[in-house]
Amino acid sequence: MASLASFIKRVRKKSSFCQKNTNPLRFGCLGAARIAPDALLQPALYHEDVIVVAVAARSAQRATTFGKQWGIAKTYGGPDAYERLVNDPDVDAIYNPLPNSLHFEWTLKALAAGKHVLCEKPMADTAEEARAMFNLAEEKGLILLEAWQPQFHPAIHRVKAIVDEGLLGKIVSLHAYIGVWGWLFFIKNDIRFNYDLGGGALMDMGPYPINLMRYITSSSPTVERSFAITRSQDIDRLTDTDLIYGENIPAKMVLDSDMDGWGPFNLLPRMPKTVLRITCERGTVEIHNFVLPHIWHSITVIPKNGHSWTEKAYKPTEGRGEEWWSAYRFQLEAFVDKVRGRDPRCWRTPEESIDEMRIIDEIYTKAGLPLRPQSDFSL
Ligand SMILES: NC(=O)C1=CN([C@@H]2O[C@H](COP(=O)(O)OP(=O)(O)OC[C@H]3O[C@@H](n4cnc5c(N)ncnc54)[C@H](OP(=O)(O)O)[C@@H]3O)[C@@H](O)[C@H]2O)C=CC1
Ligand SMILES: O=C1OC[C@@H](O)[C@H](O)[C@H]1O
Repeated sequence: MASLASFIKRVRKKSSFCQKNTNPLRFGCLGAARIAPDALLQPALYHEDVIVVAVAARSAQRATTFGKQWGIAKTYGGPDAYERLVNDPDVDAIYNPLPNSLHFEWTLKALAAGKHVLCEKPMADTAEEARAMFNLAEEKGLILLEAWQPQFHPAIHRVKAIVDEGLLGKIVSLHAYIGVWGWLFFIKNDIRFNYDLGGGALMDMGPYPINLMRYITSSSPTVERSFAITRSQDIDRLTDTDLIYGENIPAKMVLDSDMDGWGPFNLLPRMPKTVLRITCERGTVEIHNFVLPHIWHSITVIPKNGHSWTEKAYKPTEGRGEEWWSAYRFQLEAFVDKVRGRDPRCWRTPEESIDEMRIIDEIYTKAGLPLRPQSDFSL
């Protein structure tokens, strides 16, 4: 019963409001994106030092509807809406949830206008773009963070702690799998299936296992082999990749954005799954749902000699945070800490985000697919 109540609290929208500070950090949201409520608008409601003051959308009507729905005072609509938002003097920070191919251009424009930026994953279309974005942030003395939210959630910290405790010995191999239903989760002309917008299964889902395995092993991988099944020209539906992390730790990563069914005529659906298995010398650790761990997750430890157990970790062992906070709320906490000159409990460095894009670029190349199109934008 208690765990059901906790689940409801974790997933309930607009779960909590709080008194705001006198001068909270003022966010502007670029686009009325589907992810914006989960990633920024709802977490902002219960962060005392954050207020979302403006939203921009290509359609004025959409901007107005979205603004009303979320109590956002200022709305910009029309072809120059994004431009007006990033240049709004009442905005301190920009949240960029545009299609991947627009992360580069609009993050650069926001930084050039003196705003801090929380930019959705993957950081850009290529490693070269990501590097240029962080160079500008550094030059301007502004905070730029790639919104790979699981890194901020206690469940992920717990998995690393279990591995680092050493009870199971050294890591021997890794196996990551993400499989989802394309027809249910994504609309037909979804940005994820559009090459010009930086689409592809690897672009969309790759950051999760690539970064998680990097975090768990504290190392950067080489890409050994990759194979892709495409769903349309240059758009991968599935990638199957072999990597080597750290000191010779083989890792297999399979990402399927449109799982086949099974049984007669493949009509029976498979259960969507996101799982990372870490095989160590003396046992294994498995985490289910490392993509959105706040909704639900399980961490199962199976020692070779001894009893196995399953854990959950929703509340941090130290620092601020409640067990009903989403990974996005923990991420917002870290972002604001950094902007305010405090040390966040954890952080994602520019090098990590650039390396993620280097790995994605290499996987596409090894799979015989082109890199996502480099933007021709320059400041
Ligand atoms: N961190 C996480 O957990 C998640 C991250 N994401 C990331 O967030 C980003 C957005 O994903 P999602 O919210 O699903 O995307 P949406 O399909 O909702 O699109 C995002 C916004 O892009 C704008 N846009 C601008 N140009 C175009 C164009 N040419 N075609 C289509 N849309 C355009 C639209 O803004 P407008 O309102 O102005 O029309 C739209 O609202 C992606 O980078 C994705 O990887 C997505 C889901 C989860
Ligand atoms: O970032 C994401 O996380 C959840 C996925 O279902 C979605 O496609 C992706 O954009």
